[in-house]
Parts: sequence; structure tokens; C-alpha cells
Amino acid sequence: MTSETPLTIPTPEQIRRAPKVLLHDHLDGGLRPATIIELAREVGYEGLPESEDAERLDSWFRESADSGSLERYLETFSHTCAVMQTRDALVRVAAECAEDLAADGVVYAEVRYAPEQHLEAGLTLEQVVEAVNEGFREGERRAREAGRRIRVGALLTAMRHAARALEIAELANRYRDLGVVGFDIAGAEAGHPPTRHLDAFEYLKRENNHFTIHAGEAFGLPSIWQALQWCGADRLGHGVRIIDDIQVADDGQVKLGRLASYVRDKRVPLELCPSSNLQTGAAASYAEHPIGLLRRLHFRATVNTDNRLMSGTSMSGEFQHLVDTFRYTLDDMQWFTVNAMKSAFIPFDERLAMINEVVKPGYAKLKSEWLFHDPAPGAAPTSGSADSAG
Ligand SMILES: O=c1[nH]cnc2c1ncn2[C@@H]1O[C@H](CO)[C@@H](O)[C@H]1O
Ligand SMILES: [Zn+2]
Repeated sequence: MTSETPLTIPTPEQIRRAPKVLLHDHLDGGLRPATIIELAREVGYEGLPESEDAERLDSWFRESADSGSLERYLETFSHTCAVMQTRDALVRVAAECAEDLAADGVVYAEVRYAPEQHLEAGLTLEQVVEAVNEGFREGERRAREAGRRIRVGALLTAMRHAARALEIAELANRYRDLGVVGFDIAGAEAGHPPTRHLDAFEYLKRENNHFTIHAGEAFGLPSIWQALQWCGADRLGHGVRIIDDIQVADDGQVKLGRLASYVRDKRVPLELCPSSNLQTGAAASYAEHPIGLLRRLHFRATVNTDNRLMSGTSMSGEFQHLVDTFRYTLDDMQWFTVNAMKSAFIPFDERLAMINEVVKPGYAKLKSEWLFHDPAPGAAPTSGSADSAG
């Protein structure tokens, strides 16, 4: 019997330690439930559906978001935004976000939020951005003290049903190189085409700035087509419905339509968020989630959390589901992670250094661990026993 390099199906602990890159995470979708309760008390917000028990509040968010509709999913954000109206609250939430991501093994994250949703207590747009930036820096510092490394950049989101996109785009441009790395639009997709905000996208293009657009989540190909060909998005937030332009015949032959070909040929990054899609009804199960096919077809697919609170997830959680469903290996995880890092909005030299100095060495270390494993006498092999056809 010859011994072969095992195909390393990562253990939960390895998934957590693996360096991960996150491009699509909402600040107001990732609060710690206990923090929501404390902040609600501090600011006198009485609208929480559960104001005593953090665990029950946590379940409430997950269950309410698990509605099968994007519109109902989005209603849960009124509670998180309600407690994110003061400078101190924003600093705290942002710091805890960076801390939580670092503890989960995320080394680089772009976290988005809509400044226009944090003005109810009188903050200006600038004060909102500065508070969140301060929080991210504080969280990075706490992570460093705990022996972890993370870099967090902000994406400023404009709400697609509102009419402030140009103003928010200008804000993103003003805080460029000061913690803000790009722009986004979010909110209910049906009935709110991205072309309504063309002035904002054209402005950002003239400024050589970057943006992503939530598209192809609740609404299909026309939304993706507009986001790319009318608005010029650098990345697609979700983009999962690109699957509607891919035909798989019974014999396994795959045919890409024009739009799907464009997305793959131009290496358009897809910010896929599997658990979120299950909740809003964009996919029926992990096994049926298009990420499996998109990965096989070598689209520029990335793995993301979207809203850690509403989906009860984390980057490790998302990867765990994919590992369980598709038997992904550490090589697959590395592929998704390198894809994400290539697609980040920070400068090319920094992305390259992150890939070569942080991501690849991290995976190389994990992939070599089996060599030094000291199995208990007589113990059966655990991980790494997948056959090579997987
Ligand atoms: O998956 C999503 N699709 C569309 N909009 C979203 C999604 N998740 C969150 N938001 C919206 O983005 C705002 C800023 O962070 C949130 O308040 C929420 O309304
Ligand atoms: Zn989102």
C-alpha cells in the first residue's frame, strides 16, 4: 500500500484558523445580540421584540429573516439601525465587528453600511463615517492585542429606494484613502433598478473610484445586466441569479448565455452569500445553491456572510456548510479566498502582498499539518480520507 497525500477536507477548527477574506458583510446586519440589548437600554429604544434575553433576540432575528422574501428580511434592520444612531454606538458596533471577524480568522474585510440610515439622532453623514472608521481602527487594535491580524475597509451604501446615491457617492470619494474603499447600493431590488442611480455611478467612474451593486439576488438577469452594462459595477453583490443564463443539459454539457459568458470572461467577482440566499428564497438548499456549479465553471466566485446576525452565520459557518455539502478541500477554500482578495478594492500591490504573504502561507501551513500529526495508536483516520474523485 502506498501512502498518498490526503485530500485535506478541513476540520471545523482548521476552517476557523484558515485565513479568510470577506467582501460582502453589512455592519447593521452583524451586531452582537447582547450589544443590541445594551444599546437599546442606553438610548431608550423600546421597539425591540425581545429586550431581556440575548439568546432569544438572536433567534428572533434568524427566524424573522428566514422569511423567503427579501422585503421581509430587510424589515429586521429597523431594529439594528435604531440602536446605531449615536457616535458611541457606531464606534462600538464597528469595533466589535472587526473584533468578531478577526476572531473568526478573517484577515481582510470590506464592511458596508448606509450612512443615510444613521442620521436620526442628529449626526451628520461625515460624523457617521468618522465614527465607524474609528470603530474599525479600534477593533483592528484589539485584534492585534489578541494576537490576530485583520484589515477592515468600509463600503458606503446608498439605499436604492431613496434618492441620495450621488451624495453618498461623493461622501465615499471624500473619505477615500481615509478608511472608505468603495460604494454600493442595497435595499429591495424589485421595482428599484440600479439605473435610477446612474448619476452616482458615472460620478464615481469619473473619479476612478470603485463600486459594487446588489444585483441578481431577488431579481434576475435584467438587474445583473443593468448593474454591469449600464452602471459599470466592478463587482456584483450576490449575482447568484446569473445561473438563469446557464444551461446544463442532461448529458452534463454546459452552455453559457451572452451575459453569463461576459461575467465569466471578464472575471466579474460574484459576492455569493449562500445562507442569506436560503433565507430570502434565492436558493432552496446548500446543495442546490449555484455556488457549486459556478465554482466548477471557474466564475470569479467568492464566499460571504451578508448578515451574520440575521443568518446566524460567520465566514467559518459559510465555509462549513460548503465543506459539508460539496466536500470542499483546503485548496477550494484557498481558491475562494484568493478570488476574494483579487477582487478587493484596495490597491493592487496590497492585494498581491495579502495573497502572497498572508493567504497562501496560511493555507500552506494548514495543508502541511497532516505531516506532523501524531495519531493515537489504533485510531481511525479522520479528516483527509476523501477519495480523489471528490
Ligand atoms: O442581501 C441584501 N440585499 C439587499 N439589501 C440588503 C441586504 N442585506 C442588507 N441589506 C440592506 O443594506 C442596508 C445597509 O447595510 C441594510 O440596512 C439593509 O436594508
Ligand atoms: Zn447584502
